[in-house]
Amino acid sequence: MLQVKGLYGGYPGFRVLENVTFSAAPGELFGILGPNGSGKTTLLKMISGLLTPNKGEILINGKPLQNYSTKELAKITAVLPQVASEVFAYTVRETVSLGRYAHQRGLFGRTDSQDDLIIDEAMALTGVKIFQDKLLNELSGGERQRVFLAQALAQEPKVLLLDEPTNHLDLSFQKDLLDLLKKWTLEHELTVVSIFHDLNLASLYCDRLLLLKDGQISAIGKTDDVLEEERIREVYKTTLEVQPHPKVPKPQMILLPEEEEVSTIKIDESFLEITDDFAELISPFPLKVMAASANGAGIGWHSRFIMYFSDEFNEKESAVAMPATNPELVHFQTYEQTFILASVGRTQDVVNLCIFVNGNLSDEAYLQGIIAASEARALATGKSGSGGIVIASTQQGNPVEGEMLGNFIREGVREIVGKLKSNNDLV
Ligand SMILES: Nc1ncnc2c1ncn2[C@@H]1O[C@H](COP(=O)(O)OP(=O)(O)OP(=O)(O)O)[C@@H](O)[C@H]1O
Repeated sequence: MLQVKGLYGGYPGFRVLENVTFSAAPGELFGILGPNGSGKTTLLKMISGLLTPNKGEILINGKPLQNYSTKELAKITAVLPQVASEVFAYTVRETVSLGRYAHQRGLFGRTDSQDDLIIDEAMALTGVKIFQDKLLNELSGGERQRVFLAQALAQEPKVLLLDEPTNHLDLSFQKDLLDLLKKWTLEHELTVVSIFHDLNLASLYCDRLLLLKDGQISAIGKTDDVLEEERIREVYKTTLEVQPHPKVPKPQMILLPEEEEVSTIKIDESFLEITDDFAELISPFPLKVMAASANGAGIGWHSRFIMYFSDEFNEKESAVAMPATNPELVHFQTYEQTFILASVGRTQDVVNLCIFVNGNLSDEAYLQGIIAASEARALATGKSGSGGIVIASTQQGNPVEGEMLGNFIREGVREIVGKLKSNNDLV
């Protein structure tokens, strides 16, 4: 168990940390976040004993840090610095073996067979065993980072301190290293305190987070509570959105680039072409789409929307597409903020709807739009009805409220299905 209580301190004449308190338990991966210069490395240096606080306490297993001898401390804590600056002419195996140093007895400590087993396990887990005889200065930055992690793990510490462990690593090694760390942390009841710059990785892998701002705690707790949109915007002074991860219940930060100039183009019939084979709308820019029962169903960005009359038509795969009957049974209408394209499907009780919105929709508005379209279609056709429903929005300009969108859609769908019905008595 690591406890940090009321920590103050920094460098001569320059105070960095102010009243930092937290604890991290065995088996826990605890993340430290904060903008550049917020004091993350300073905090890690104090926990590893490199820097003495002006005030406050650091305890490992209930014992104050200063009461440990250097060798005792080297046995129970391991540090993986941000960039290993000195790269001596050691082999990979020799470097990892240094992790066992604090465990060796006698004047000329040598590794025994137990040490060798641990060294082999640490090298195998971090994927560095294949180049164990290579010299460290012959490795890439990412490979070296994994060697130093192997060294830290071989040390079998109780507390592992990491400064940006995924620095230099490519995407797959970032994931492999953190998966491995998570597993090792639980299996070996290790306490891991790690600095992260990548908030999304921290969200995926950490049990709890500490967010520093100007040397003080801005937030501490579960990932969901710390990675709150307004707080992250304020602390990092940037524009972003917090969205749920698509597969696991963890928040993810989506950076928003500076907005390009809002387009004044409105999606309407001028982008629509109707031939004997298809009715196709090509938008001059990608639209955000939520679609059901169509090629390209789900959520995504698309520019081409097709209702095709013949299965021979083979361009449909690269677009949001739905099968329809013939050009006579296609209708469209421009409304204030929407453009609705509708067709009778292959069986004549089916009506397809493509609803284009010139505005900015929230997720909720998309759902309300789909519900409104489905209800209005069922009412207008008198059947519970099926067929595709597509809502495609420019995501530019003013937000369109879900309820208002629902009303537009209900009115439009009623009118258009009415027209289709008058042309086709089977609907
Ligand atoms: N050796 C030093 N002497 C004096 N001031 C220092 C020293 N090291 C860091 N600082 C200052 O202390 C503050 C905190 O630095 P620290 O390295 O802890 O930040 P950090 O959150 O780790 O930043 P980064 O994300 O950029 O790594 C900064 O203002 C920095 O300029």
